[in-house]
Amino acid sequence: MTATTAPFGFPRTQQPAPAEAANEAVASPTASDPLVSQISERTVLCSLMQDGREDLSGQIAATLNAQDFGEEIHVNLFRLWQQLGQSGQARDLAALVDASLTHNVFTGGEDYLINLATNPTYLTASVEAIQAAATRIKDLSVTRTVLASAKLVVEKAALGQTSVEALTTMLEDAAGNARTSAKSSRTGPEHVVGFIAVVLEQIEQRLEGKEVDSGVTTGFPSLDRLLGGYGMVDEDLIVLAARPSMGKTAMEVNFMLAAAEAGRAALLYSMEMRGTSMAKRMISRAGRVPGSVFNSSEQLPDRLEAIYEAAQKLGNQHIYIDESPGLSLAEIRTRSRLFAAQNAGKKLIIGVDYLQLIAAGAAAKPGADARVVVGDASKGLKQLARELKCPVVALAQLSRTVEQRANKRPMMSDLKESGQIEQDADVIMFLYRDEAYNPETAEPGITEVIVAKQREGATGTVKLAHQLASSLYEDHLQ
Ligand SMILES: Nc1ncnc2c1ncn2[C@@H]1O[C@H](COP(=O)(O)OP(=O)(O)OP(=O)(O)O)[C@@H](O)[C@H]1O
Repeated sequence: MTATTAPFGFPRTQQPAPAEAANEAVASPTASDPLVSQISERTVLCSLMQDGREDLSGQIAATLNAQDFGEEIHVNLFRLWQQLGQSGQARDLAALVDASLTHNVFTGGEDYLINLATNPTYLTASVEAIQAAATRIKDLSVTRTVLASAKLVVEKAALGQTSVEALTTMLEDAAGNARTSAKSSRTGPEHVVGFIAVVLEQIEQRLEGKEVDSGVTTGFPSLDRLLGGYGMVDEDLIVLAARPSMGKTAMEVNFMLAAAEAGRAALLYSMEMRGTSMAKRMISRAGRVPGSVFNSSEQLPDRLEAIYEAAQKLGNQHIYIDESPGLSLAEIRTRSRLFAAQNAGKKLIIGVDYLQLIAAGAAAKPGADARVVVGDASKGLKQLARELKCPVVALAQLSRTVEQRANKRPMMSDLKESGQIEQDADVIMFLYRDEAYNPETAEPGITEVIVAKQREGATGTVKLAHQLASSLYEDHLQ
């Protein structure tokens, strides 16, 4: 099979599109390959083209990647389906036919796609059958990889020139790789044109004035602008660091509520504060009600309407709080994966209050160095953001060194004790309130959000007006 590269598309064959309907055996080199299940691949792809199967498609997207398909047409089709989703477009039959023509991607031709989408055998497959088909595709994909790795080891061993140590390492790596890829949609090397196609698609969407769904607002237009216009970007680890009582938790609440308001499912790990305290902060923010009201029988009657209204609004949104203290990184990852599966088809945001507490959980183990564990935590959260394709906003405490300077605005070097955070985070923001140090400040009621690192953008400072008693921040007209 000779492969060429289509403009802005995918490697494709020069073969004509198969004339047969999708329920016939398509004449292809893989038709008789025991490590490729045509039926499973078609069953899954057919289900992805149907309306109302968003939950199922979310599950499939979380476990399969394009390279898991054994048939080249299906590799291209699945990749196109993913890319339409990433650029926020519909991905039904018409959209797939249209996109494969526009981008000159070989997906078997219009007839093949129509037959695939409307074939009764695949169309009537139960949810269980589709899930079983996805599992079969994954199993066969991993088996092919294991086979290829084993062949390589056999070839090397047969030459008698590779050390036993190197051979056993290769075997161990292959086994580890098989174990991890069996459980997730982690991809192997993919041709750059696939990624370029997504970028170009997003550019086209933007030029057409459509929102690109790869980030979510912080709730503050000025901060969104500084963050490149996207707000909190999917797959980014955003670290929000400050000295105690500066407003980190309050800001996290603002970010979570803005994302939930924008339709995301928000999960906040509140390891420091109980769930009820966090819920009060959220009601405070949503209803502009000072926290002190909750404990005042005199003030409550006047504010009841606002509290109930806020409670109802929040209750209708997808906001979840995990109040377990001292979670380990592994627990956070497992719980987050489960949350993603339960909210399949929805975009997510994950908040962690706060980073050093993950370390504390794990550091309690004998022999664990706190700095190393904080580093592991930030690395692990970055991987989680990538895996779940959502922003992860982690709070971090800054040490006292900040206060030994005349200018107490935090700087990157204040994260030095946890140098790994500096490396892993895509965005690092510091909070600073001048009033916390200078009672005579010229800017009372103002919080500076200092963006000290942005992997794909500029650094700078945005000033927000705050009412901390209500966990409320608002854009400040400067
Ligand atoms: N009900 C309230 N009334 C008045 N002020 C409040 C109320 N709740 C919180 N604050 C103030 O808001 C500020 C920010 O608190 P927040 O918990 O968000 O800070 P933080 O940076 O997360 O602190 P820490 O690191 O100690 O958890 C604090 O100065 C706190 O005193």
